[in-house]
Amino acid sequence: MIRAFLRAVGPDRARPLAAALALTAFVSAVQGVVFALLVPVLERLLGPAPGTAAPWALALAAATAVYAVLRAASLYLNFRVGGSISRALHHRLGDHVVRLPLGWFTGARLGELNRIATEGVSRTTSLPVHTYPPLADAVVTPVVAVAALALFDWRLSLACAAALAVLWMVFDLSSDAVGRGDAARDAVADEAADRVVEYARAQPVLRAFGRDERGRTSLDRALAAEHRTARTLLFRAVPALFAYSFAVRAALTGILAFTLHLALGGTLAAPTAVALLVLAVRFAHPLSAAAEHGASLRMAVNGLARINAVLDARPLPEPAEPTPPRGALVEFDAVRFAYDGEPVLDGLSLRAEPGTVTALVGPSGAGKTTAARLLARFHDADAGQVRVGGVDVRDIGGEELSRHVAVVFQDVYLFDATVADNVRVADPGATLEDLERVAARSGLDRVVAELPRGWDTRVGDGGTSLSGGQRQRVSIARALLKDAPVVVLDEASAALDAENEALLTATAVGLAREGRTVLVIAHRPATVAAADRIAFLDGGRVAEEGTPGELLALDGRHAAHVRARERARGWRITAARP
Ligand SMILES: Nc1ncnc2c1ncn2[C@@H]1O[C@H](COP(=O)(O)OP(=O)(O)OP(=O)(O)O)[C@@H](O)[C@H]1O
Repeated sequence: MIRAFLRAVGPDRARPLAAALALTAFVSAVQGVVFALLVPVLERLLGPAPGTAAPWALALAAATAVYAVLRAASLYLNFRVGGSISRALHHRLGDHVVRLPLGWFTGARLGELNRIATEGVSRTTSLPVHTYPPLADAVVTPVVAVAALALFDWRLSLACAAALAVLWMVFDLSSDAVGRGDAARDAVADEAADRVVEYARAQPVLRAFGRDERGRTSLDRALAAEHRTARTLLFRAVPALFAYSFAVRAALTGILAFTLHLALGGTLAAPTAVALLVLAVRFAHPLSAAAEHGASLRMAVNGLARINAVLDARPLPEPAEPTPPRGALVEFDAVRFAYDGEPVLDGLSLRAEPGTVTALVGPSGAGKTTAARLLARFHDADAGQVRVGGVDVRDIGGEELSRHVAVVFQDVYLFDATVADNVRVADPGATLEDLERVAARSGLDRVVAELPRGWDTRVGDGGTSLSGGQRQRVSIARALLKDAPVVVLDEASAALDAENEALLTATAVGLAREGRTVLVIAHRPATVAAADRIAFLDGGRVAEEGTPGELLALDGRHAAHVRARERARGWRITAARP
């Protein structure tokens, strides 16, 4: 546990944390000495010569004073370390995730990250303050006291050591049962949280299709699973905690009986027996409380494992000496790529020249978006090369690649800030003139003119106060402001109005005429027709390639795909009529 803890907080915080934990254990050991000193003091006080207790009583008073000072220092240190660990864990997680490949950020991972950053971190930071000290008291103090007891009576010391060993085993088993149940509950709680968010997000779809009851099936299933695992955890935890508590009482009864047996047999003086009984009873509480803290410890250990799993996720390797791209030529050379063993790109080869628009078309799931993600290095290809300006994207270096390639994805994310701030993400130093220049080209100027506070209008969480088309214009304006030589536009597959559709096509062509390499993941006939070249992807490779005219004349798969789309559009129009 301690190793996982030190690893999670990182090298900078590991030393103060280790010092705080070591001091806490030392304080518990001093407490063991204090308890052990009770034996000679009581033994002498209750014996025939109470005056001989004075030196032991002095030693006890001194040890108690040392203990009190150290305990206060340790508490202070633990609180300080606990607070700084919370900040350190958030920083470490934040610093680490920004280096992870964008392909790492799936919906499920984001939900898990949210729970780790809140519940996982808070459980972990309470460890040095609330969990570790009572556990050290329950483990270190009895061990030291039992070792010191050997100085007074080795038989009792041995009996207590055996009782502690049995208790340790029961403790381990019981907290292990709680820990396993908690890990299972964590997994289903993640699933349930994801389903709740999905259910809330899907409301427009569910209401439009009148499926509000059936739409809850997956949510109900996830909540039922969470309820079941919570119940299992309860059924496991209660007997486990009860078994441990029973074991503590049984062990103490055994020690009391053994002490009485020795005293009645005449091999242990009565005052010593009384002193030992006081000592044994003194341990009942911390030992019983250990079970509860052991369970919290296991839960915190689960939280630590999840934190360390995120920190162990490897960023894509950066080149030791980055090579800047020489131009804006984009090449895919026999690229293979699989998501979790599921092949998506299977020998994709493609060339997109500067000054041209290349439309990536093909059936859904053909791998068009995946190809764009490899170009922006969300993931690395499993085989083959993706090159920009003749240089493998793996050799360009993250920052340089990001300067060279601008991507406008369908799922545009806007920050809860002003329109101006959202466009300035591409260039924080951009002036208002710069913003107006890119706004004029992306059609954002018309959006800004209609907004109540113009550029200073806040867009809401995730840009919710803007329409899909307006959000896409902000995103295109960002890409223009970035002034990258390679631009990838992922055309929205959802319906766009005619104005937005025409705007996207015009932007793509305009960018290409300025000498940029433009790749469009195209869904609309107008965009495809405006492209200089078309690459028709199917089964993870280019099945047909050529100019729009060439491919239509070929009357092959692309032409069939276009006809099928036209038919589908025709059906939609017919179906929409009353
Ligand atoms: N993050 C992911 N994890 C696992 N599989 C994925 C992931 N993203 C996409 N896929 C799968 O990879 C395949 C190709 O997806 P991709 O989005 O590249 O296709 P596409 O041609 O862009 O499709 P569309 O036109 O529908 O957007 C699909 O089968 C998809 O389910």
